[in-house]
Amino acid sequence: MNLKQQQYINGKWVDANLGNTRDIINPFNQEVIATVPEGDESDAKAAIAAAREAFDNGEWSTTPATERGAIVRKIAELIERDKEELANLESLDTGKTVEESRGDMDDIAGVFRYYAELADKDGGELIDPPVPNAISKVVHVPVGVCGQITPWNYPLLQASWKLAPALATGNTLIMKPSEITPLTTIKVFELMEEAGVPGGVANLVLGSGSTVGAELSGNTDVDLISFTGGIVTGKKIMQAASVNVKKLALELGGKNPSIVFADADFDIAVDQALNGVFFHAGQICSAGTRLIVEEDIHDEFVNALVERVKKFKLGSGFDEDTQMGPLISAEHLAKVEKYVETGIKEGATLAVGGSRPEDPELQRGFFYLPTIFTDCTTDMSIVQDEAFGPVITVEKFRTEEEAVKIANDSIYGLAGGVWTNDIAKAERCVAKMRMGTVWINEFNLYFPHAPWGGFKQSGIGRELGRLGMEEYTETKHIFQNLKPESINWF
Ligand SMILES: NC(=O)c1ccc[n+]([C@@H]2O[C@H](COP(=O)([O-])OP(=O)(O)OC[C@H]3O[C@@H](n4cnc5c(N)ncnc54)[C@H](O)[C@@H]3O)[C@@H](O)[C@H]2O)c1
Ligand SMILES: C[N+](C)(C)CC=O
Repeated sequence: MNLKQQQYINGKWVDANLGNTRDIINPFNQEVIATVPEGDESDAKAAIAAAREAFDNGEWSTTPATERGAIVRKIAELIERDKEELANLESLDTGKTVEESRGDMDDIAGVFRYYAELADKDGGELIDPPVPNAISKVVHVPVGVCGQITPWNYPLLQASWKLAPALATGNTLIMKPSEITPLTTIKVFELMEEAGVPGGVANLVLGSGSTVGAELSGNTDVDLISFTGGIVTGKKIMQAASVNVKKLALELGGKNPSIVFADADFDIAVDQALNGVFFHAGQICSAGTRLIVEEDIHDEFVNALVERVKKFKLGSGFDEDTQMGPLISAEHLAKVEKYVETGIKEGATLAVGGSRPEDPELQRGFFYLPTIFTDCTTDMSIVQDEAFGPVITVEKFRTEEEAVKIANDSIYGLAGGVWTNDIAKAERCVAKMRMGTVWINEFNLYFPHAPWGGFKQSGIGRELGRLGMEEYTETKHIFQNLKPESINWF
């Protein structure tokens, strides 16, 4: 299988301006699954010009919100129609199990539906002004031309969190997916065309971050940049975006603590701790990679984790019994291997894993064994740095205060969890935990209605929920004097 794909600029499917291409690799066996255009700054500039023209001519931004909502709803329907094809493509491209990709597609359709429903619900607000004979109203208008940059771990899901609210609110956009996982995003642009998104409104440019991504971030015709990815890239984008003081939304990494109290439901906490980290081989921004376990149950808890981990089935995302697929690339595998070496050097105890699997069937894929480190302390770099792989660090605590202190000791603040049957204790912890999402007796659950984003260096702004829509609007106050008179000051 080698799919031929194109970019979508100004309503046309096009190759890269310079004719360059990139092979897309299946991380399970390193086979080439597609060849896509490798755009550069010139492709990005063409797409920005198209989006600028489409915004400035006002046709899309002045289309009644109900009509825009109907188009966004149609996109949801088309995703549901083509769910199986999209799920297969996502699994080929990322290595995740098809079951997981099917779940992603349901979530993605749900996001388009959610923003379709919200599209025409904002009629503005009338203010009672402190002066007579006047009308004062507040309206929300589209920001303009939006640059959108997404990562490889949840390619289409992260794209949907940006595309749906941007379209619903009347913006025009240029999307740049991760250069290594563009396939489902390309397919969704076909569906957006089929749903009736006008040419020039939504543009797709393929290529690397240092060329296409940098152009989107630094180009003064782009009014907003919405980025999901790593912290180092996020800082570069923030700097580049300052050129014209773009509106900025950053969804960055996490090093997410999960506090397990001795009074938690033991079996559920073990099960969810495993799911919180090893789902998608730990390549999740909100993975619960920092387990903080109460001393009384620590040893028993770790033993239970280790026994379960030994039975994990690694394999192709297309095999029904596979529980964990490969990592995304050779480069990422090397990064995870280095991280584990660091953990050993820092004195953490390797309880299980810590190497590539020996199974001959897995040698062509970028597999890494699920790994658990114990005897970890907060000052270790493996406890502070994002591994973005199947690795848990376990720390011990004695008191509630100590648990919260350990949980907050991070530059990140994306998500965290508390496991206990004492609800008052859970609430006390949650009140002090500095993260954008905190789960009680749950981990890694998200849905379109609730905002998602980070405290501290996990990001700026929010996606999903009403706040995720507001990111794509500017607030305008309109004041009308119904009885103008001279002031006679000068
Ligand atoms: N907070 C969230 O919701 C969330 C969700 C998913 C992933 N993430 C984070 O994403 C990271 C993993 O994804 P990744 O490895 O693809 O991240 P990355 O930062 O390497 O790349 C993300 C995107 O940025 C582009 N890019 C790279 N350099 C750029 C530059 N100089 N200018 C503009 N764009 C540039 C890439 O091409 C890619 O499209 C992890 O840190 C993870 O935590 C966060
Ligand atoms: C935001 N989420 C959890 C869908 C993917 C993070 O990598």
